[in-house]
Amino acid sequence: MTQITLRRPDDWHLHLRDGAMLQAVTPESARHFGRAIVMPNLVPPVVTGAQAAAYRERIEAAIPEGSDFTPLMTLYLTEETDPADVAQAHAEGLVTAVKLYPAGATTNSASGVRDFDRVRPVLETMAERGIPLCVHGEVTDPEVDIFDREAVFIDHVLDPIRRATPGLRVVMEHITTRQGADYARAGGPDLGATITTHHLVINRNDILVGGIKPHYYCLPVAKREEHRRALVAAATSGEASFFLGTDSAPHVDAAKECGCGCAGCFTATNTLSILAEVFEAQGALDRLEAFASLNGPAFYGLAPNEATVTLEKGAPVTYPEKIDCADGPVTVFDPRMPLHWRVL
Ligand SMILES: NC(=O)N[C@@H](CC(=O)O)C(=O)O
Ligand SMILES: [Zn+2]
Ligand SMILES: [Zn+2]
Repeated sequence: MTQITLRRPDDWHLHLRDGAMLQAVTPESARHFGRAIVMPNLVPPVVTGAQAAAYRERIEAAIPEGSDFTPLMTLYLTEETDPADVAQAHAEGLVTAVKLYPAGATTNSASGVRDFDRVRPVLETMAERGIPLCVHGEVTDPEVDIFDREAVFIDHVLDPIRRATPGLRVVMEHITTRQGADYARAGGPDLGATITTHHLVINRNDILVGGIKPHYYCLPVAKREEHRRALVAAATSGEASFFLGTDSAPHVDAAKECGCGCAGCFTATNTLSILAEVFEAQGALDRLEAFASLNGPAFYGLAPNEATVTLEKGAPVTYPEKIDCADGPVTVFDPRMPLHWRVL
């Protein structure tokens, strides 16, 4: 096979940031993707419907002329979030989902949730109205090893929340473990999981062997090779539980290549070529469309995109090593393998 055509993919977990970074990275996603769930972890975070409306306007102004890329907005859940504001923002079509960050778990999560009982009324409203909760699934307990934080979160936080809130629709964002994939698979139609591009490619050795590689550091941190393989099996299975959320998370190089580097891999630019390579290696190119273009809309109750994209196999694809941002360069994720599938 030298060409494949799929429904235009969507990105169900994306960081577009704000200001100069928003201007720099929005065209990178708009080039290939139809829609994206835009993460609300700005400083300050996007907490209210009014803030989401203002942020959407700033994103729309950064979308290149002629592109029909559509940002789908999220609200950042805090212990002060008003259930009525969430319900109204969703009813107006302004907000697609609500994002739960355990306080301190990741980039810009300081305003996240400490006491999960305090967000119970919001979660109940969301369950009644079918508003999905997107979850960064890691505990922050300093006693828990960073490589175990996802698995512990599933048992100690996520499963109890789901049992206490029947009907709550949950997306486990950026799963990184076999336990995450198994739990998502067993969760039925109210549970989904996004898988990033980079977690299909790197394991923890890629971060640490032969010198520390800040551009492979993201959260949840990449795990052992057996977990990467479990993620590849899940993504390439075609199962409805799994869909693409790149978690493309740009930081300027100065913020990554330093004594306390930020977490996040920037993959918007070359994601589709990488995914085609990964799926082809599994003999699963025919299931790329399910993962990138069909399963996500089905979970969110949306139609797949009408438009298509075609990828063609040939000489290795070139892409920039860095993209320019007025705040400084941003390194594009290096999959450390030649990519042969070019998006036409
Ligand atoms: N994934 C990351 O490593 N970083 C994300 C935050 C997140 O998605 O947890 C970011 O905003 O930079
Ligand atoms: Zn996260
Ligand atoms: Zn993210």
